[in-house]
Amino acid sequence: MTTNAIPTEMTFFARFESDILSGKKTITIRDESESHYVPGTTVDVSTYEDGRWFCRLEILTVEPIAFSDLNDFHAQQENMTLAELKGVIHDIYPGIEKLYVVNYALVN
Ligand SMILES: CC(=O)Nc1ccn([C@@H]2O[C@H](CO)[C@@H](O)[C@H]2O)c(=O)n1
Repeated sequence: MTTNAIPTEMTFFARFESDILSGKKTITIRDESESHYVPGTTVDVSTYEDGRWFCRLEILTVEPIAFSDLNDFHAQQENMTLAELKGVIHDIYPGIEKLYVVNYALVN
């Protein structure tokens, strides 16, 4: 039997840092490999490009979502239009239908 550790770190593309820190972006959408965050735990957040730490986030919920079920409410929580959000996700996770919405809150 193997056990999987609870993740304690998360990365974001640096271009999203300001929206996260200002509270405009309150979810992220990830694939199965990044779906193992645990509600109630806190993660250290750094930029994907250079690993620079910029905040801590508390994981609030992790819920499955199909790409085809993404809607304007998800886009609003990403501070994007739905077309922009679908484009971003298509670029990061091409062809992946089974995704997860991770809702988080900034930890001060
Ligand atoms: C390795 C790594 O950092 N991966 C990711 C994956 C996703 N995202 C962002 O989450 C939202 C939905 O996918 C969009 O805002 C994405 O751009 C991100 O910033 N970084």
